[in-house]
Order: sequence, then structure tokens, then C-alpha cells
Amino acid sequence: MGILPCVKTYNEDEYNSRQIDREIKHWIKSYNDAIKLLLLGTGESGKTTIIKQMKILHVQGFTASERKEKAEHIRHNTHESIYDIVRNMATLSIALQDPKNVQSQQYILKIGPDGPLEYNEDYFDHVRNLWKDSGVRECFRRSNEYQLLDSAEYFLDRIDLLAKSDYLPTDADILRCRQKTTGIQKIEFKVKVPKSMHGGIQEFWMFDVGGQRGERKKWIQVFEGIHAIWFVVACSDFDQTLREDHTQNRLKEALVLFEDVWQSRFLIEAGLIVFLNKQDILENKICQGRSIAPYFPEYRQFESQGDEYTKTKMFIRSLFVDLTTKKRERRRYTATAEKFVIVETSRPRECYFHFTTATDTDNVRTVFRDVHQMILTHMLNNIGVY
Ligand SMILES: Nc1nc2c(ncn2[C@@H]2O[C@H](COP(=O)(O)OP(=O)(O)OP(=O)(O)O)[C@@H](O)[C@H]2O)c(=O)[nH]1
Ligand SMILES: [Mg+2]
Repeated sequence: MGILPCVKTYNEDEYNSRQIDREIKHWIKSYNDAIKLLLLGTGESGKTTIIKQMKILHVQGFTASERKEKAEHIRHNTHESIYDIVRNMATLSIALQDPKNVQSQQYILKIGPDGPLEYNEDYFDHVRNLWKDSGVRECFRRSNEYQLLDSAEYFLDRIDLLAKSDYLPTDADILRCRQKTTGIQKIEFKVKVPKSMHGGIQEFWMFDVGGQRGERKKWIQVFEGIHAIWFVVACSDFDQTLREDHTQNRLKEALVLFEDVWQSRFLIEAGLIVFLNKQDILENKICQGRSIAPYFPEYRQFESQGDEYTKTKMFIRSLFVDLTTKKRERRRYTATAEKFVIVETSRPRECYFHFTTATDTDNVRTVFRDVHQMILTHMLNNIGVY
């Protein structure tokens, strides 16, 4: 009599232990599976720049032929920049400081937005003349009133380098280069897991999509099986309008888009990390005396410690945090009432925030390390290791 329960217990233990073995195998398999990350955000927020950083940090960087190809894009970015500045001088009623530069202005305008057939010495001389002109600089300073690439100043300041026939861009130049993403891109890479987190190698798949309005309908194709969304916001956009809709403020568009992503039932299982990006440009703007208050009047009531830049970045973060505290709404059909009703789902969900400068490799390295650690802790938590 005394033996039977004991035998039974032994069998149960054996069964349980086999079951646990199976589960552990499954956990380890899913732990070793690639972590799938999806970068989302409006156009020009910095998604592709983060992908480039992953290539620099975790793949082998850029080959000589890739750099050569980028040199052409960079020259084109530079042309687009000077063309957009001089084209907008008339609209903003800004005159050239030196009337002799009219010839250079006409030369650039005549070329048109697509750039010259050949980037020759003559071309670069005209760009140099214009970039030295204080009227051109004044129009550049007012670039929030029209559409201008964020890297305009960076490349125009380096015009002598770009003019060299053997110019090969550095990593920093490539990170500043702008090419709009169309379609869906994927980068795969492996990262060592720290010993403190059980060691081994973790594979990542990172998906990049185009952020302009016309591109967003393609996003849903990559929602399946995503572990975490990195939502990228260009914080410096607060005084700019969208390229695709000149009536919409860029930061307000980012807030609307973020709310859509946060509320999306397709992304309910994915972790959400917000990259409050372009901190370098934001700080610069604030130091130059620009304020977010005319675009977001509630800023005047916002209370925060620190200087104006710190206050602005904390305010922008608070705008996103507020959206995460709203209850998620879902429409459900009720047969009795024969209509759809809004039901609130209140499943707790975390959202993490990081202030970033995507063009700064050290900054992205640190942020990626933190985010990786967080994802691992989250996964290990889920399988009960911690
Ligand atoms: N100064 C600065 N420039 C940045 C930063 N992040 C991105 N940029 C620049 O902003 C421009 C746009 O960045 P992208 O990475 O192409 O933006 P995106 O989100 O991929 O844009 P789409 O492909 O249109 O969705 C590029 O010229 C980048 O170099 C940043 O933190 N600081
Ligand atoms: Mg892109």
C-alpha cells in the first residue's frame, strides 16, 4: 500500500521531467531563433540610417564598390541641397549678397533637380560661390519653411572633398547620405550574447520599410512574427511640414502614426521601443533660439527641470507617453444590439524610450546594447529563467 503512491509519484515525476525537457528544448529553439525587429516611422525619421549602423557594427561595413556607388548619391544629395536652397530664395524674398553670384544661381537652376550630366570643376566652382554667399546662408537658415535634406550643410561644407575625382565616402558620409526607401529591405546579423545572459550567439533580422505615406500600405506584409518594433521619430521635425503634404506638421504626423501602430491589433504581441531621434539637430535648433511652442502651444504649460533643450526633448517624449496610457479600443459586433460597439482592451503593455542620434555610431552601439539586453531579459523572463 505504501509503495503504490510512491511509484505513481515517480511515474508522474518522470512524465513531468520529460515534459519539461521537451519544453526546454522548445524554449531553447525559440531562444536561438532570429529576433525579428521592424523599423517603423515617418519618412526621413532615420530608419535606414539605423540599418546602416547595424551594417557598420555587426556586418562587415561597406565595401569599396558600395562606397563608390554612395559617392554618386552624395554628389546628388549635394546638388539637391543647393538647388532647393537657391530655388526657394525668390519665394522667401531673399536676395543674393553678392550680385556676381546671380550667374551661379542661374547655372544651378538651369540644371534642374536631377543634377548635371557631369560633376566637373565648373559645376563645383558655382556651388562654392553660392555656399559662401550670406543670402544663400540666410535661406538655408529658414529651411524649415520649405523642404531641404537634413544633411545639406554637412555635404555643402565638404564640397572640396566631394569635388575630388577619387572621392570615396567615409562611414560618416554614408550615414549622412539620403536615399528614400521604397519597398521592404532586410538585414541579417549575429550578435554575441553576454556570458551574464547565458552566452551564445543571437541572430537578428531587421526589416526596413519606407515611411512616406505612399509606402505605408506595404507595412502589413512584414507584421507577422515580429518580436519588437523600433519606432523612429525625428524630434527636430517639430517646425517642418511633410514632403508629401505641405499642410501637415511632421511631428504631428509621427504622433498620429505612432498611435496607429500602438493600437494595431496586428502588432499587439510585439514589444515597442521608441527612438526619439535626431537629438543633435534638435539641440542645435533650440540653441539657435527656435521653440516648439508655436507648433505645440501646450508646451507653455509643460513643466520640466533643466535647460530649454532638455525641456523640449522631455516634452516630446511626454507626447508619446500620453498616447501609450490611452486604453486600446477595438470594435466588436454584438448580435443582441445588432451593431458594432467600441470595447476597450486594457492588457498592460510596456513601451520603452531612447533619445538617439542615428548618425552617431557610438550612440547607436550603446542603445543597441541596452535594447538587446532588454529583449533577452524579456525572453528569459518569459521562459522562466529569471
Ligand atoms: N544629423 C542627423 N541626421 C540624421 C539622423 N538620423 C537620420 N539622419 C539623416 O536624415 C536623413 C534621412 O534618414 P533616413 O535613414 O534615410 O530616413 P528613413 O526613415 O529611412 O526615411 P524613409 O526611407 O523615407 O522612410 C539622412 O540624410 C540621414 O543621414 C540624426 O540623428 N542626426
Ligand atoms: Mg529609409
